[in-house]
Amino acid sequence: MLSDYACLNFEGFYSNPTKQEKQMLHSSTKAKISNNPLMGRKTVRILVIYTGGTIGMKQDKNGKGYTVVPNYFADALKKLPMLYDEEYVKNGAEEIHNNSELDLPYNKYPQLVMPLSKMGTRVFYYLKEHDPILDSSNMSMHHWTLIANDVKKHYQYFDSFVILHGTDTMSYTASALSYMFENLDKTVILTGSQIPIFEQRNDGRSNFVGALEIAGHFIIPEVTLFFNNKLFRGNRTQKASASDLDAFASPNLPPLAKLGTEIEITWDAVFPKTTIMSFTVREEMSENVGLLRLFPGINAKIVRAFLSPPMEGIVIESFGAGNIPSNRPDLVDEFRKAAERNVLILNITQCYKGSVSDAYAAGKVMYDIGVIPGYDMTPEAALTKMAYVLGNKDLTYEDRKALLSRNLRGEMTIPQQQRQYSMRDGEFVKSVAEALRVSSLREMNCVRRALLPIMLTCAAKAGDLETIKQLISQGANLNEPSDYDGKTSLHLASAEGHINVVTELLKNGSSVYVRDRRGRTPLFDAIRNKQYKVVKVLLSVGAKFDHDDIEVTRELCIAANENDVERLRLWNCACVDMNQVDLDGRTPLHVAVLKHSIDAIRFLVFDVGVNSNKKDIYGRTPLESAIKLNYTDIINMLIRAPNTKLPNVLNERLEENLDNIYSINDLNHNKLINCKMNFFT
Ligand SMILES: NC(=O)C[C@H](N)C(=O)O
Repeated sequence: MLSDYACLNFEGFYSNPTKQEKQMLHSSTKAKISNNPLMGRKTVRILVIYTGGTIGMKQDKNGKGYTVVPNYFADALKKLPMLYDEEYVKNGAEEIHNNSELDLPYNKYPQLVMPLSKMGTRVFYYLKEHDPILDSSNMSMHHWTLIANDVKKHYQYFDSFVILHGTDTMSYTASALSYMFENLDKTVILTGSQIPIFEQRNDGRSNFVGALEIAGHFIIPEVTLFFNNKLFRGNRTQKASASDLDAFASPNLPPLAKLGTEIEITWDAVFPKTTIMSFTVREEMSENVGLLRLFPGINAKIVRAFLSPPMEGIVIESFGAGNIPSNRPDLVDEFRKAAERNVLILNITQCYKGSVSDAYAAGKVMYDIGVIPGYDMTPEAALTKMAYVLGNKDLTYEDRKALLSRNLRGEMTIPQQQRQYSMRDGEFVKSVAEALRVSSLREMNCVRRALLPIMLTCAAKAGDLETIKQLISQGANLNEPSDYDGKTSLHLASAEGHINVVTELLKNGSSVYVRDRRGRTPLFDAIRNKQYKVVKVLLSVGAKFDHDDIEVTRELCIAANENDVERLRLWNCACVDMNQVDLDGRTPLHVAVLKHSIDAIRFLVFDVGVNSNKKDIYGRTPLESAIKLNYTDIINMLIRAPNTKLPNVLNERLEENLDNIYSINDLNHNKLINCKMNFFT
């Protein structure tokens, strides 16, 4: 069977699908694919970081209970058909992404491939197993750093990330990672299970498959946690049951997505990226933090001991809406003294649900001494936020307090920030709503959802910054494709070169990874339309191409064909591999030679330094094609290229011209270069 790419024709459809693929593609036309920003992808690459946990555990033979077992998980997964398409791999698909010519960090990880999805996507996942794998109860902050660095190291090579983790401390890790990942713009999902995946009855399979399915089809640029068919914001979760399969809860925020017969994503609830800075990891976390759960009659001496050095920051779990016993001056005094020593204190409620407020005098006393309200944060989110804020040694005490008070990653709801949608939505939406006799907020939201994406793309195309700003303030989902081609507002503004609109969109959460129906990103459209400034901005926020993107290869060959150096230069700036080959094994240099595109050849050979010795599927290098076509100007150019190997036919002609005085092997290098240079002049 040909490779996956060889099966694709230029419209991006399978020209020679297998019977199974035909069936799947047929059903995919019926499947609900709206709101699917990765929908143009035929293949998606996910890194699975396996840290341990019950999901991969086995019963210990000596009766010690479930234990982690290293180095068997990947092979064992290959026996599960919902997680591994053996048939597809047998037919040679495994080579697709294993580009051994390139030294990619994931080449050595086991590669697995899922069956074709309902939406027509092939998910390839690579399993990176931690050494050692752990029961999550044995994890520490150091392990959060290891996971964070794994994502950082592989960020540019993968579309999304799934982290397999024990459930016991999964909410801590998810919360910590949510802060450590700054300017995250890819999907990161933690999952695990209550019963090992290889037991007959288990929850591991549906959790793992569900996480891969979401990560393979949607860009939800947050650290999330997937369990029992629900996708939660990670820093809102708590492990709620030691034995139920519905083990996690998110008491103060409904799930971001639910998996039923359809995948239902609440896009309005997804926390958008709000800067144009590119992804970074802040790995330092302070260990000098603690959680203090108040109880009636708590001893002030014990509190003093708890607050003494090296303690740098604590989270108080107070009563009800944030109350402490205000009739206990000894206790309040301990908190005051600690605050005066610059110990940071966050106040959250010990209630399962709800938020702290200053409604009661018993709570107000806390804020008077400098305690920071943590509103509806979970203990896990509050503690890890404290560790994160204290880990940044460049910050002052005041900076830290300011950071703790802000909603950084959607971890808390600040009362005045609660968004109220009202009938005061934009004039156009309002008049449509009136014409339709909309009478409820629910109906109003339906009208908004139908109209905003279309209005966004129109404004983006026209470069209408003011309208864009208004639509953003009305809660428009920037990553929702609105036209038939699946283009988002960022695609259109990029193609048109509206730099201000592009910047505004990026600042408000537009993803540079969204793909249109053909798999093209905004960067692709910007390069295609030679929008230099936009290309620069998109590159600066981390937009990149896969090394094996067939659409890019085609574009390179088209630019070479058209002798369009300007466009070739832009592709080169975007760090694409200028040696990649089309379906005939031809590099852009081959194409430029065949089309006699002199400027393109000069650029590729002397400015980029491409490999001029690659052979196409007919076994010809660019130089051999030039000789065949008798393009002497090109031959002259190519033989000057520092790395060009002379083909035998040229060596023979060269020898003849040297009057057989020297044999080629005897010539010193300079003489050979001189001869080469003068040969066809
Ligand atoms: N279900 C689980 O994964 C529990 C296990 N003890 C862990 O956290 O690693």
